Amino acid sequence: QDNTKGLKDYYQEFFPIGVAVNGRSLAGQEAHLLLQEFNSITPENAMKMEVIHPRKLEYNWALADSIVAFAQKNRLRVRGHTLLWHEQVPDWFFLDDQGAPVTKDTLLKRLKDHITTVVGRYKGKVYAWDVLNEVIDDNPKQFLRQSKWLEIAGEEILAKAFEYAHEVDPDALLFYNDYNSERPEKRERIYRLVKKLVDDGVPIHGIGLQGHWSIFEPSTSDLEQAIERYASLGLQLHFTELDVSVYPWEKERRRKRPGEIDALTPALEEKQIAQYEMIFSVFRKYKSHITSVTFWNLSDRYSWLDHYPVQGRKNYPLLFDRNLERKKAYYKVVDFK
Ligand SMILES: Oc1ccccc1CN[C@@H]1C=C[C@@H](O)[C@H](O)[C@H]1O
Repeated sequence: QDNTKGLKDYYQEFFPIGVAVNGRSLAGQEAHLLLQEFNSITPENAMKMEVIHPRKLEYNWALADSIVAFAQKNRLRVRGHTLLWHEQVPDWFFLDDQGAPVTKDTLLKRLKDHITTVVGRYKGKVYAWDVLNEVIDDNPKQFLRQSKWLEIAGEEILAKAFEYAHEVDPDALLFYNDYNSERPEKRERIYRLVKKLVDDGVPIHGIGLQGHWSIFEPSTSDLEQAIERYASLGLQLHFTELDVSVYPWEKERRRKRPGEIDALTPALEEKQIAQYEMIFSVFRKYKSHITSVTFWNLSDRYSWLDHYPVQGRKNYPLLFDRNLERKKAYYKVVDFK
């Protein structure tokens, strides 16, 4: 057992420090670093609908089971991700045996079966679930994202997802999860949705703020105002998918342009160090509202941002480099009075 203090030890008086995991994370060098630094994990993909329930009558438990078993063995918290999302959901959910769109009742029954089966299997092992992921539209003039879920079943499916999960595991903490949640225009729309769920008595316990940030955003004031606004709903806050991209946010996906520079220059790293220092200073300030902080991926060796939004452009968003060594930003995150 490595006796080096890790992020989880520096932050034990504040909140658990988590990381998104995939098959690679559970053995060898990556597992060693994970166990040294973190005390919470989120399956990056293993519990998404297209992975765990690829066909109507087929569940695929192997990877999710191995991740949960790893957590049990190492006494790590597990955040379940995610029960209703417009991405990484298989088409079969929305089609009847003749290939026509299903009715509202059929879709609600299928969602209930899915949630009951998945949440039921990990009852007592997964303490928190991202029940809804990203249902607020990207267009500031719209409210809810138009998806097949909403098209077929209407808004009530949102509350139902929470009710189905709560019915099968009343002890699980249930979250609404989204990104760009610090941008004032999106903050107010997330607030409006969550406030309605709370006012309607829906079993929701927290808000998941993904934290897919960059060296350009959020500002300190946007981050603090968002935390205060969401906390005013009386819910706990999880930062669920933290990374700090060294490039500005791009909405449209694209391929890397020939000759496009994707190096971590000293100038970019200095900006990233300052941003991580600000972020964790604010997190510590609001520790009474924040009950988990999870990074999305372990190290710069692999980040989902190497493929999104720009396919093939290397990113360097995390606290550990490609050799799994602590970056300068790490020391600014752990070195506080
Ligand atoms: O950054 C974004 C830009 C557009 C849409 C979604 C996102 C964030 N979407 C997240 C990122 C990676 C996935 O693995 C997570 O499940 C998802 O919650």
